[in-house]
Amino acid sequence: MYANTAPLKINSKVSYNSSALKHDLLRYLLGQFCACCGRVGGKDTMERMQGEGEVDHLERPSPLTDKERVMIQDSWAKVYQNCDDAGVAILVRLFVNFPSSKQYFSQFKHTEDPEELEKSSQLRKHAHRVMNAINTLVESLDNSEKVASVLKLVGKAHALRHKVEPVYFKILSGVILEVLGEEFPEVVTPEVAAAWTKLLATVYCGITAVYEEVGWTKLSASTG
Ligand code: HEM
Repeated sequence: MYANTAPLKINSKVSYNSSALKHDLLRYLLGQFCACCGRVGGKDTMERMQGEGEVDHLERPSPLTDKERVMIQDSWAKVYQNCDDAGVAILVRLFVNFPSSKQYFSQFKHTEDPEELEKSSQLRKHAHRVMNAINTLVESLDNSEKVASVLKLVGKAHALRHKVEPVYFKILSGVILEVLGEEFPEVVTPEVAAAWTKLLATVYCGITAVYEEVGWTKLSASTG
């Protein structure tokens, strides 16, 4: 566990400005051919996926190299020192830029003002949980069983209890890359961002696998 010290003021409204990061993000969000099932992921609109309750596929990236693991752990140490501010900045960006993602949160689903969002205790609590889960993943990069068990817990809770469309996990990954690249430019270099892209894509693949395991398509189609 990394110490949570040295608070940093993070601006959740800064615009996106690194072309290398932008390239990674776009490649990630636009989707890639899925090696496991042969479908093309990411090209469907969010509306279509919501309507049909489908799980959007991405190619599972190659395993992280030792160098990539070290880059992720070193950069995360800096981010996690600013855990709460970074987490809130990421979630405010998600909810401002993708307002439909607020629908799952009873206490701020109708809030538009970023400053109000930033103060929401429900948002801040979720930010803390997201950052803690990422911290566990980063600490467990060499323990695939631990990674799988975290993804299973998160995937099951969001599919079955919170009924969150899986596409929001992909969108959140892009937002994480975006905000970290802006707020920690000296740490999140293009090479480091590329390692994070792989990790976040692996997390998304794990989450969508859990959604399918618990029958997300069937569930959504029958209730939609
Ligand atoms: C890396 C991504 C994420 C992680 C690690 C994460 C983690 C968590 C955890 C640990 C909880 C509390 C435990 C539970 O209820 O089972 C939670 C609750 C929740 N999550 Fe997430 N989450 C993530 C992404 C999302 C996304 C993308 C959404 C929707 C857009 C979302 C919506 C919710 C909601 C609605 C709750 C319940 C909130 C409440 O009761 O106040 N989560 N999340």
